[in-house]
Amino acid sequence: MILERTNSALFDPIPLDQVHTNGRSKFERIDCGRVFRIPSGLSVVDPDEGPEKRGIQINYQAPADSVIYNFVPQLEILEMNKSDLSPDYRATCCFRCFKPGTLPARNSNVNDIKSDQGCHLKGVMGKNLSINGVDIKKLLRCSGCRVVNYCSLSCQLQDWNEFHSKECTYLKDYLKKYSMVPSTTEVLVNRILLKYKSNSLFKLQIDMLTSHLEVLEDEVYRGHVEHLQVLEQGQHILERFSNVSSKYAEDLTLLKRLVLTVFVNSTVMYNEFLEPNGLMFDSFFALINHSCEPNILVIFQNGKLSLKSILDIKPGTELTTNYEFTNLPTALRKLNLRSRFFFDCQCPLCLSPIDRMLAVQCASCGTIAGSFDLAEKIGSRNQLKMVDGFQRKGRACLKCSSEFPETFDNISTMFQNCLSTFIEDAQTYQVANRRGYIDNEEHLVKLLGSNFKILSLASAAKYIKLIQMLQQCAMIPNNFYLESLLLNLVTDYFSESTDQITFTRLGLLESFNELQNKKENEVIRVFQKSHILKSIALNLLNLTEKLSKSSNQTKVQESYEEWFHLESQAIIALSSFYFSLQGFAQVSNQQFGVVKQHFEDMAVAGFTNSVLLLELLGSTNWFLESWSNLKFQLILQKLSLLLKVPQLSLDFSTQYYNDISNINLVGSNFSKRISQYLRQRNISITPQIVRTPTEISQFEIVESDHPKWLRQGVADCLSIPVSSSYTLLPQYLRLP
Ligand SMILES: C[S@@+](CC[C@H](N)C(=O)[O-])C[C@H]1O[C@@H](n2cnc3c(N)ncnc32)[C@H](O)[C@@H]1O
Repeated sequence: MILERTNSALFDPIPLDQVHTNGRSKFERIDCGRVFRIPSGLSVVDPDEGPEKRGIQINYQAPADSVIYNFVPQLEILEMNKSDLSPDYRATCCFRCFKPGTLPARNSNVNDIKSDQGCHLKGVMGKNLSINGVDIKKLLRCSGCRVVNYCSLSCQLQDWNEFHSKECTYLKDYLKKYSMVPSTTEVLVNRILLKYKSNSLFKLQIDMLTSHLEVLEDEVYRGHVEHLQVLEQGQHILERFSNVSSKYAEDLTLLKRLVLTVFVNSTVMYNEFLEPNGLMFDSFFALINHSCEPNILVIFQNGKLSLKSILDIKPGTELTTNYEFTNLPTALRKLNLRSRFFFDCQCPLCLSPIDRMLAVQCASCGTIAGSFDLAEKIGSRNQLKMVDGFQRKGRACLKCSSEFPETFDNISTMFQNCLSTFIEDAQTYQVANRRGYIDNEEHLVKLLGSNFKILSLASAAKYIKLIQMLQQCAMIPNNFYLESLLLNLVTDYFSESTDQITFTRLGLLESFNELQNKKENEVIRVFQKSHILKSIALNLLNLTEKLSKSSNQTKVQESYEEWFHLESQAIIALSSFYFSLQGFAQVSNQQFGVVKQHFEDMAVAGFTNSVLLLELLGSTNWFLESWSNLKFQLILQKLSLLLKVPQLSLDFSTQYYNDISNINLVGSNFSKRISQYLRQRNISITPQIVRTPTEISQFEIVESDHPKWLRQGVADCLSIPVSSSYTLLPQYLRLP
């Protein structure tokens, strides 16, 4: 990127070859192990080779799932500002001992919060939060800055002695000057500055960490700034420091380095609901390099950080963690790493010829055949514009050379058409039914055959084609990127639709609108929704198939109505479950009531608790395949809320990570745990859950609430005896 005009006063242009750091040549021999207090069993790799090479290695054999190191980071800053991604942690958590929320933080159900003994409970403020006349304990607010809150006097005193006495005026002045509080990054920089000045070992550590300041200054010097965003953000922060107080003027050179050090070396913390809740910095941790296929997982729990092995790690192996979302296509991952961390990732995943996030299955030979060509898509959305050099890949299978039949655009168009047809058909049927047109077989056949749009529904070809196409883009369990693109397109379509009545009936419109209006964490929320779409499509296919078959059968009317009812309810159940899942963490009590009502309505409509549970379990299985077990904890909490049973909890484990990074190893463990849980509480589920050794872990049902003719149909479809089990939604709807 060419720098046309930059206010670079804060970043003096210095050519790289003239740079020296604090009078010491850049990588002077210092005993890194001692300076960074490397724990025993670990050591620094290539300490003298510069930031690209230096890292941490393990010197013993670490089996998978073992804790390598537990520690309290040097600095942790509670998220300062409320945002779409982050609830108001500053107002609701102790600034000193903040722990990741033990309940969904976003507008959590007050009753649940009240029953919780954790810090988060004490952290919840506000007049509205009194239950049955009893006020929830309010936080102690610092009377100086009036910005930060503490759960107890002891926390307040500890924080005062260590930092806050020297930070209080800064926060107060900042608030006065800008009518807002500083960002979490700024508070972290300020605390690093304070510690830097008072602790000589910390100072040495900071001086030795990577900031990429020299690279940035060199870019400015040459007038060709690749890292413009970093430069601008850095300048912005420095300007604010100098505007808030003149006392920072003498520290500006140092601050400049500290700001960049924080950009490169700080880490966003997440609570167990994957909501970012702050920033942490630790010099030892900052030495760990990145890989998109890392061997350790970082877990934040109760203010502590735990490094756990994901795989068996051999002695002498470098430890790697991932800095980025691994669910992005390679090009985007690399771009993000390059722009924020100044390096080209060369991990096996980035070097692989097939981008797993855009991978497709070859319809002929069944292998992962290559990556989708999304070159035309990238660039059409703002956030993707930067990926100019995205390789246009051929549309042929690498193994058998057969061509992929469809472009991504075709799939999305087909998807929209199918959905719109379905909506129209469903509405036509409703109207016909209401007007009593379908009072006998003859009428129904007429309806199916000619007068109405159901004709198109009866022809399954379109849906079958759609499913084939969806299957192609769903070869890799978490084909996140493709699916979210698909979802965006479909969401756009829905928002334009005028067919409100049927949408409302299907409980979809609000949810899609909600999705559009709220710019939620796209990675998490959109991801979930893409699965709903697939499940809807699969349901539609089966409905269509059955309709086309049943139109030739006797007793059509009965089957049709029964089937339609069942399937539309299934669609509602499945979709509303997903929607309510993601909604739970953010909805108000009132909205929660609506969701609950929805479930109750479903039960009344014939979806007994057992079926509902089964739906939940089936859905949970999907979640396990698709997202982390951190989310799964949330699901269990919701399940227990729905069932009014005590809260469930699961231990953290590296299995979470396996799910996140698509390794997909663990579904069955959790199915066992759920069934155990249900058994313990004497909750019976009519369709028995059994597990069979299938490639992808699936739940199967032995007894089904489905009508006999449908069971027969499914058995035919899957070429299995009618008495045998068949797989639960949505897998059973797949064509053989
Ligand atoms: C948090 S630091 C990691 C420790 C760093 N290697 C050091 O010695 O200070 C992040 C920086 O390390 C380098 N880095 C991390 N992972 C890397 C990788 N996989 N390949 C090349 N450089 C990497 C980049 O310069 C990045 O900005």
